[in-house]
Amino acid sequence: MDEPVLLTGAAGRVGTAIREGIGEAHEFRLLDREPPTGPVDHELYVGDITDRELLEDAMEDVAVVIHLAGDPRTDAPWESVLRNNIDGTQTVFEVAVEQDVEKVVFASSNHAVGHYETERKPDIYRTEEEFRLDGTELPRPSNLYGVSKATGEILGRYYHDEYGISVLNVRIGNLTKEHPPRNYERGQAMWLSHRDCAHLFDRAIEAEYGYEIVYGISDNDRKYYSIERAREILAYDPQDNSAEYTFDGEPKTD
Ligand SMILES: NC(=O)C1=CN([C@@H]2O[C@H](COP(=O)(O)OP(=O)(O)OC[C@H]3O[C@@H](n4cnc5c(N)ncnc54)[C@H](O)[C@@H]3O)[C@@H](O)[C@H]2O)C=CC1
Ligand SMILES: O=C1O[C@H](COP(=O)(O)O)[C@@H](O)[C@H](O)[C@H]1O
Repeated sequence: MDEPVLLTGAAGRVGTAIREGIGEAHEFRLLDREPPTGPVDHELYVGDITDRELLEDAMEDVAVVIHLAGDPRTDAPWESVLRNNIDGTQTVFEVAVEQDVEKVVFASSNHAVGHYETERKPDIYRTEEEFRLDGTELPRPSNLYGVSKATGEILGRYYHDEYGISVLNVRIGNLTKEHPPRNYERGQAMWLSHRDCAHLFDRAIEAEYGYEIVYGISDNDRKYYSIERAREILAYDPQDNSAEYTFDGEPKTD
């Protein structure tokens, strides 16, 4: 991608995985209300995603927005998700359309569909493909944070249908660096390694799509989410698998 790519929430965990993995591959512009720690090799916009003027400046001549900024806490209160995740995301889409951005990649979450797991425990994190969520199911949020992520997906649906902007919703699982979440079955089933995260968002920048929902997890043997749609439309080719680690997160030696 030769044109600039705007990364909102660039200072956070997902933003850091993307910057460290593919920072040199694209002309990134970074936006966050807290500047990243350490050296910044990209144009930086410090401020809030509800600030329309800031977004207008940051999105000028931008082809792709990767929208990560928001409150990621699963117990975040309504006031915070309403402001940061819903109002902020609506502002991002509104300005993206106004500035003729081609694609918005939205950081959605497993918590948009977390309540599918309430009735299926405890054997759902399995190796067989008998039943897996694949992105065609309706949202079943597990908390108000999940409600805000499902709402972000619906905002994208509207802006795509009304204005034709390409929208990819990535229902991210559980990002951790170097090893899967320790002693946490759910986290291991939905592990997203840093390497696979950077590759997935690289594919999201490059691929062509209309409106899509995919799951953002590594190629874990035991999983509840299908990654087939991500393979199909993005050519996502994950390299990591939580089965290669012990339950407490050490690499298996045999
Ligand atoms: N880390 C994970 O495993 C998962 C993350 N996600 C989503 O990915 C996105 C990024 O998550 P993380 O990097 O883990 O969170 P994080 O908290 O590490 O990073 C979020 C960044 O967004 C910024 N931010 C928050 N509200 C803002 C606002 N109103 N204006 C400007 N900047 C704002 C924060 O300063 C922070 O640097 C979030 O939308 C989260 O919901 C979804 C599923 C799993
Ligand atoms: O959306 C998110 O999901 C992950 C995984 O959820 P968990 O409830 O199994 O821990 C979470 O770690 C992350 O903070 C959140 O933004």
